[in-house]
Amino acid sequence: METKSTTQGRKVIRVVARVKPSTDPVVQASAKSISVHKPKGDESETVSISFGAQFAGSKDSYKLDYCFEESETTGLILTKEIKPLITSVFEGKDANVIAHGARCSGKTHLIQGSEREPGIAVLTMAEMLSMAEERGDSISVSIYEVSQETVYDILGQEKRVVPVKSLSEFQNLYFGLKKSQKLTSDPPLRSHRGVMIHVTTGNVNSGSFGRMNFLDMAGYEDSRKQNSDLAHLEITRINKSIYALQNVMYALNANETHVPYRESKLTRMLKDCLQGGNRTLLITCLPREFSQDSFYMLNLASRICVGSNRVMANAATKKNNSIARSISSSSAVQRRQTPLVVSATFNKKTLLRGSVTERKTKLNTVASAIKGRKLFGEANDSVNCKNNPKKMESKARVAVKKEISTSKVVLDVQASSFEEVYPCELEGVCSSFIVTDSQSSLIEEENVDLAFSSSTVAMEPGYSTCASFSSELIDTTYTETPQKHEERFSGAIYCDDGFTNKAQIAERADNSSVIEEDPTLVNEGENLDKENKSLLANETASPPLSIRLQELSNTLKSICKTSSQLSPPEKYHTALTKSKTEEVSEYSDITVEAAVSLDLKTPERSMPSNIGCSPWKTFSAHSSKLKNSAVGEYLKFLNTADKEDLKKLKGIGERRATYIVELREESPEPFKKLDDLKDIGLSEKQIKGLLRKEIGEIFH
Ligand SMILES: Nc1ncnc2c1ncn2[C@@H]1O[C@H](COP(=O)(O)OP(=O)(O)OP(=O)(O)O)[C@@H](O)[C@H]1O
Repeated sequence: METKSTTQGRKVIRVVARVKPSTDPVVQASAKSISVHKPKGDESETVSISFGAQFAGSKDSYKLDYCFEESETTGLILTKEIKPLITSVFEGKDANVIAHGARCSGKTHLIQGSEREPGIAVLTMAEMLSMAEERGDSISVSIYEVSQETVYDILGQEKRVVPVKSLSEFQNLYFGLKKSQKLTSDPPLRSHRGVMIHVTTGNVNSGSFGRMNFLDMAGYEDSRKQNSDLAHLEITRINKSIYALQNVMYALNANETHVPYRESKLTRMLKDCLQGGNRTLLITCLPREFSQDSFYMLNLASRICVGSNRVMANAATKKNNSIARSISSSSAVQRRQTPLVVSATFNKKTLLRGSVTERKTKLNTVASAIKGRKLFGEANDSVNCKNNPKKMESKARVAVKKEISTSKVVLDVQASSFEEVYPCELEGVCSSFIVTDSQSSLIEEENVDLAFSSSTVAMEPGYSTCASFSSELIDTTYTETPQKHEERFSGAIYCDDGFTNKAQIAERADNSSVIEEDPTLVNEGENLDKENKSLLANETASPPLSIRLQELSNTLKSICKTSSQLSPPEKYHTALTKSKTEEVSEYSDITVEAAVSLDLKTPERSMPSNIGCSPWKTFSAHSSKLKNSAVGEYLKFLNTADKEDLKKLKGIGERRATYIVELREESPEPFKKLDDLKDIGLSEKQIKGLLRKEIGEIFH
């Protein structure tokens, strides 16, 4: 079966390199010059790129789908790589050609070129114009720029998509920008520049058909460089958006269930073009005189490329094993999705040791979107796996022991590449567990080993871990230290924040339009953190409650009163009802404790039909109904209250209230279940805490 990361046998993201020639003949012969190995010449399915010099964390060589060397012309790139994309655009699909690389690596030269030496966007336009003419279709163009998390429509608000009838018309628009686009009111910041060619069936007004998007990304530069001419903040923001797009491409190629489009304005804006099987050509521009910055870009490109190989390799495994599971089980994102339950019976390879009590310890493996996706981190996992499986095992064990003190489960995890079984032991007693967010933050702090342990723990019943482990082992030689990894990704690690894609057009001094602007975006992770912290720390604060919740409290109080006069009948004193009894006492302490701690699933709102046969059952049914109602009311409040009222809720500050209101503009009822609160940056634990406080407050 075809995987999501391929369309008609072709990869969704194809990753190639383009070598920029050196003007200095000495450099070409120097140790830092790169060399390309094409096992089957131009027909090679993959090529290896290596360089004489060693860089921090470098391997001997990096695999890409292809590499265009200096001798290969831009025309060849058009024929070999872009023409198939043009065909798909005329079939109604979108396609992307993205050039990334270090600063001055030749991205603009490749995409835009010069009037004398046109780049691939211009050559493609010529091709598309002639195809459109033959078919009676129309071509129009829009040009955008993303600078410091702000999207500008360069052609202006009036004419964002401009019809183009001839190549010279296009060139006038495209190259004319150089003179007009520099914005007098803004500092000359670096930006990502994109040209979107729209194909329209019939005349221009009949709607866009397919789009070809050329993106010339701002150059990557290590933010720790001392001698940079750019401000640190500017570099960090640029790098953050570069990582964000790379993360998206990685997730698409690795066929992950969650693609982090929300990590930056750029990725949010390009979501439509990138998703749904639309094809992308990622071109890594490499100057022949190699640098550390180029190495990072090549490394990431290679990981995106290898990511898709992993998926395909896994697809074969899946076929053999008839396990229809995605490789992304190992991804942090998937780990965070649902509380995954490991039961004692799910798999022969999974054993349960120790006594199992009626009480199920619930721990939750949620890893936040902020820190969940770590390209380097995965590489580090691999290093640990291959180099020292035993060490990996023990680290996994120690890590989990540290965090989970109340459960004892032994998982036998089979790593097919090792052909060994590595048990991961957790202390305590439980028949199932779900690891919560608090654990996941510890996991993140502990870096890769702990992240690995969580992925081990978070297996779903029936999962074969062979696939995820072996997949991680393909790339094994990455040696960047965890600390470095953190530094490097400090810009990339980012909150999946619930921002909307709503375009806000604002005028700019030079008549270009600001499509989206949020200068505070770079701080939003911090702001959310602040909100999170105040939510966790501000135990005593008591913002006003919604009236509806107050009404509910009265009903709940009256029921509690009644229940205190009842004692559960003798026949219920079984192991099972013992825990129920515990729950009753919990209810009478902080009545809502149980209501919100049992399960994060929004409970069914219907009343059990067979209530009334005993006071105990009646009480349980009423409690459950109240719990449902309280949760329902809370969600209703989130779906309807205005921003000021929303801010009165605990844990909802200015920023989250804004997100909520924005989400409601996208969908009238965005909060249908408690899990939906994750869209505003809340973790599972925070959601529980939030409800517990809000509803518990009514008893004060
Ligand atoms: N294939 C090539 N052949 C000859 N010269 C090239 C080639 N690629 C780039 N150059 C030259 O190298 C210089 C830098 O190229 P370019 O401006 O395209 O880099 P860039 O990666 O877009 O830079 P930035 O990171 O600043 O956006 C330019 O002077 C350009 O003419």
